[in-house]
Amino acid sequence: MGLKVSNVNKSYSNIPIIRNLSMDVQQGSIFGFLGPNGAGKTTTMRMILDITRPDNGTITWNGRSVRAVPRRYWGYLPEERGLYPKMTVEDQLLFLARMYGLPRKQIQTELDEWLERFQITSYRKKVVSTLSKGNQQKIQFIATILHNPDILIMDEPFSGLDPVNMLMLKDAFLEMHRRHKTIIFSTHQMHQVEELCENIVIMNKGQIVIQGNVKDIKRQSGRQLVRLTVADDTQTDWLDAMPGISDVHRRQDYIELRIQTHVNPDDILQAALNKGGHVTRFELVEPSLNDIFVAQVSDIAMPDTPVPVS
Ligand SMILES: Nc1ncnc2c1ncn2[C@@H]1O[C@H](COP(=O)(O)OP(=O)(O)OP(=O)(O)O)[C@@H](O)[C@H]1O
Repeated sequence: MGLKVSNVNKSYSNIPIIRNLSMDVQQGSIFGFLGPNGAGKTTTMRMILDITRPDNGTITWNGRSVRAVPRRYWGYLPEERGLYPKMTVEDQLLFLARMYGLPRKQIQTELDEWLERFQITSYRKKVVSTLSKGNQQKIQFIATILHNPDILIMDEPFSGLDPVNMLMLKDAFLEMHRRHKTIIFSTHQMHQVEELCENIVIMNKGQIVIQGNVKDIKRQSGRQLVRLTVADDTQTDWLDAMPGISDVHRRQDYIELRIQTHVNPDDILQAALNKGGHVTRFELVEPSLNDIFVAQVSDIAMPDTPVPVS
């Protein structure tokens, strides 16, 4: 159950923008949608929301075409923010939520809670254009969720937020997750994805280059690093010649090296001990999502086979 995108293509003026895109998003999950500028994230989101129609392929929510899913099920935070600058915060939010036919009293209670949570209660009678960019973004987030939608689609919700507001928004994501909402969001902030998402898609030039579970993707990336610290008098020249090892860097406190997937890290530790060295640290470090993203989208060859699209 959840969102299913199957074999979707989209062209503008005969230029393919989205090519044979298929992905599944489990209901109730937080799903990260990544890709460089122009990869096709916004276009895909707009097709999921049925704002733009695919040329072919299908998109369903719990088995039903998204075209048939009532608007109140969706909450959309668009990349180009869509608030009315001359309206007050309260009037704006009540107006937007009431378009879904919700009773004013119910909205008001929920609204009070969110304004409090985001520490912007004192701005409720203020005109939106007088608020800072970060506070406007928080208002936009509230506008996205106030009608209690099941699926939240958010285009770069973290952009332009300071670290404190980012934390607030992250907490809000987790609150929506506790309420069993499905959250799909695009971002260029990899650390947010690592902290929030179980599953991701990375797109490049309209195609998916990686998709799956974040932990599996990291494990299978073939970019495992080893950090090794040995006593000062220990020989380490042999590391540079060892097969399956690359990028040996001697840092201040440790030596960092990259091992290919077929190399057993135990063999490196054993080799270090065999050289009569005194090993004080031996650590396997997974690549960050940022490393994987950069390697994939900048067409840098990975040391081993890239993660296949599953
Ligand atoms: N209505 C349109 N007409 C023509 N081309 C379009 C249209 N909408 C999007 N595109 C093109 O489709 C490509 C993908 O754009 P899209 O906005 O989906 O990328 P994105 O991944 O969201 O990028 P960003 O991270 O910069 O927001 C771009 O080359 C863009 O110029």
